Amino acid sequence: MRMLLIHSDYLEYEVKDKALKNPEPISEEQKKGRLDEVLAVFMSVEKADETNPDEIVEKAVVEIKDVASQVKADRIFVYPFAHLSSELAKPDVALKVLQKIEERLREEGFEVKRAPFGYYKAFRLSCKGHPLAELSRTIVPSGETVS
Ligand SMILES: NCC(=O)N[C@H]1[C@@H](O)[C@H](n2cnc3c(N)ncnc32)O[C@@H]1CO
Repeated sequence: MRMLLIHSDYLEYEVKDKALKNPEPISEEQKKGRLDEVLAVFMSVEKADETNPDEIVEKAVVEIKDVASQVKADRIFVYPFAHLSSELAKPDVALKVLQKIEERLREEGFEVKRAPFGYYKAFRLSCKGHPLAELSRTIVPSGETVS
């Protein structure tokens, strides 16, 4: 999994069009979303993650919690983003991983939103620009190597 973490004044999105034949079903309310004072986490779930999705979920939550505590963010925006890797996991696996990460972060006490999966979306982001405001992380299942 590849993650780009941006500590932001806000992130807002608007669904524009389907990017998959069968995108995640969403309500009218989910077509737009915004969080202020948020750690935006853009995530590409990768092929290698399919060998142990549960482990990837836990490793991602550890990394996100670590960065959130460093930048003192208690809101997280989980954002599916297929542009951080050339070896993407299948959509059905990727969606489950991102849904589980959302659920686990809520269990950890964060306010969490997740942008809809399988759509082209317009988004606006205001990066705070401090030294820890732009970070990336790569996570692999045990026994795999980072390519
Ligand atoms: N910017 C817009 C966009 O990325 N749209 C992506 C994601 O929402 C989602 N998606 C599909 N596969 C994956 C994956 N492996 N990891 C993350 N998201 C995925 O499906 C869309 C088309 O690839």
